[in-house]
Amino acid sequence: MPADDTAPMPLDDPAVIAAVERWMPGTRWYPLKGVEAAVSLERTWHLGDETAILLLRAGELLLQVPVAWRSEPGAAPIAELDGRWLVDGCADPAAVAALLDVAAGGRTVPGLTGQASRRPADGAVRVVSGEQSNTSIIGGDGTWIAKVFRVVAPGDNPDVVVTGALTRQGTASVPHLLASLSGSWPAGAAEVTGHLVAVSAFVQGGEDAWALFRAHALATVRHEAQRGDAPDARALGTAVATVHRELASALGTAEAGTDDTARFVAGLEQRLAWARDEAAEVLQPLDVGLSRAAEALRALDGLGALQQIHGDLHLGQVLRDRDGRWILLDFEGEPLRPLHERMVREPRLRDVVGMLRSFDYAAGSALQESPEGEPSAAGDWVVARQAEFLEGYGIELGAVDPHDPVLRALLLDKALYEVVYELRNRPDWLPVPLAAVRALVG
Ligand SMILES: Nc1ncnc2c1ncn2[C@@H]1O[C@H](COP(=O)(O)OP(=O)(O)O)[C@@H](O)[C@H]1O
Ligand SMILES: O=P(O)(O)O[C@H]1O[C@H](CO)[C@@H](O[C@H]2O[C@H](CO)[C@@H](O)[C@H](O)[C@H]2O)[C@H](O)[C@H]1O
Repeated sequence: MPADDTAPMPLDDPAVIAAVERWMPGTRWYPLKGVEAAVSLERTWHLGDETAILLLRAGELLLQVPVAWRSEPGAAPIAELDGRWLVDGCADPAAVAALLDVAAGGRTVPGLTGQASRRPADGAVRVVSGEQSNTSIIGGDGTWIAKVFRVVAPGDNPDVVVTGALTRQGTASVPHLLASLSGSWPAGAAEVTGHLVAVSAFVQGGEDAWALFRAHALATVRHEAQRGDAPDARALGTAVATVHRELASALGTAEAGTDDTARFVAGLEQRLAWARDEAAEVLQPLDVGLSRAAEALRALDGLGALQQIHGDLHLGQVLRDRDGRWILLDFEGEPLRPLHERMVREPRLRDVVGMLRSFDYAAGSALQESPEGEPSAAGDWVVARQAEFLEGYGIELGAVDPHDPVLRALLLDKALYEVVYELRNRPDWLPVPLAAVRALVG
């Protein structure tokens, strides 16, 4: 029988996959920039309305790409094929509505499962533009935000499970989870399941803590007289401690035993080795100091209580709401860490360190923008914000010793992670974490 010329090309046609493969490296979220990775189709979920979610294997990663056929290029075209537009489903209102229908149980798609307290409202959609490893879509006239996880893995995504637990607990400083979507795909002879999308309440009028603190750091290094008081790092410390308390009560705690300490130290050693390997070209000059740091890890002890933490806490994960309260976002953990490692109980200090590093980043990035600025003013600014943060944290959960060896080891661990993250994603930012590594091992 002759082929039907008028039938639209299926969304899992090799020409579609090839177009997506060409488009992905130019997106902010693509995690394999600069790496040669073969791309192949693992599974397609057809949602109807000429919309599908493609699950692509790229190197060792599984990537989620919602796509749709449209007659117009729309806000985010991928390619024009056979006179029609292949578009990024995240920026297409009908494709987003289809995703929400499935999440809320209003549309059944084999291999997809939704969970929702109610169907998030329809309306205009807007993709968040920013420094993101995933893609977030604001919709329902600014009432919800849907996060499409770009790197997908079998198992629970903490952004769904941890945010879900805090939502059930009624935690005030976290946006509540409204819905989620998970998918199943074949893995050898078995089927595995992983989360694809999380929909949360949108914090309207929220101000980004990164922007607030960085603006103040910039004004400080430039000695601007009108800079006013710094944002309230003390209250931020208290908010983080409160969320830690809520996480402990929702998901439990355990006193670290010798096995936990051994696992923790092994994790730090592995990460140190991983970073030295991944960022050899920039870390080699620090070989002696890094080897000394690796030795010192073996003496670590006294982890204290372990619990579920945020896992990737930094200023970009915090908003100040209209009432001036600090709200913590994104409990997904570090995007470069395997998913199964992200729901392991950890010392709370890991999150504390995330924030301490972030104040350093704010000042470092201010100096990058304003190289004529004064480095000592930047240094003083960081010390002051870190001290305020620790003080606020201590009010709620007890004093933190800035010289605690566990804290120092975690600071190095985070800075090394950042070196790899920046090399892969934003090489211009590399000097910021590299200076921290140098200071910590020097
Ligand atoms: N519930 C929310 N309310 C308001 N803005 C949000 C909310 N969740 C995320 N955002 C905005 O979207 C950005 C990215 O979200 P995030 O969950 O951190 O994604 P990623 O893991 O990809 O970095 C945040 O920095 C924030 O500006
Ligand atoms: O927000 P994500 O979960 O995607 O986290 C990743 O990207 C962050 C950058 O957007 C990165 O954070 C690093 O840069 C921040 C400034 O942009 C800085 O405040 C953080 O302290 C620094 O770690 C994060 O490490 C990465 O996992």
